[in-house]
Amino acid sequence: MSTLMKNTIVAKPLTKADFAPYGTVIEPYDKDEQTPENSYHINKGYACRHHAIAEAKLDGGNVGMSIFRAKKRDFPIRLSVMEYHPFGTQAFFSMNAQDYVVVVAPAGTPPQSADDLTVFYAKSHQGVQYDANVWHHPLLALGHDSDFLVIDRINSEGKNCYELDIDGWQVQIELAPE
Ligand SMILES: NC(=O)N[C@@H](O)C(=O)O
Ligand code: NI
Repeated sequence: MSTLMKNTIVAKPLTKADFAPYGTVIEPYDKDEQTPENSYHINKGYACRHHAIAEAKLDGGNVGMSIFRAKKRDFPIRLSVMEYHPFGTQAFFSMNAQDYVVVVAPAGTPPQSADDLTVFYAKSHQGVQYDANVWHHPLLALGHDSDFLVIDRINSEGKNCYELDIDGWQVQIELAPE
């Protein structure tokens, strides 16, 4: 029986609709989302291209691909910082079939308390892309130390990462019971 601290947020399943205010969930189009323009066979039928699920958006600079060799987070996961990137989107994909946790708050006014945060449980097959300026916690990898492909703005002028220390909020994450 987990005793929920006063500042405990339970992670909810990551869905495209619930994540839409913060960015894009990158997973294949659902059957009812598919159109001839966005899902079509290529490579002599050996692949189906789910086209342009998300678009990396930048204000100057280039799109870069990096790998985060992430250390797993131990429970209870304690949130420490929220940040945003004004000059571009940032996308994450698990490279080792590892689930992870996404913590977000709307772009703009800095979050003031745990009540302003939304926590999602991301399955390993789901990528996420944060829109520019969306507040998010740095990567929270679960299970094992693992690699994540990160697509974001590089070779760029200007400070592209603003942080807000929330360690003092003593917020911890619980995963919804199975
Ligand atoms: N700082 C950095 O490269 N990573 C963060 O932006 C993050 O969202 O993990
Ligand atoms: Ni970031």
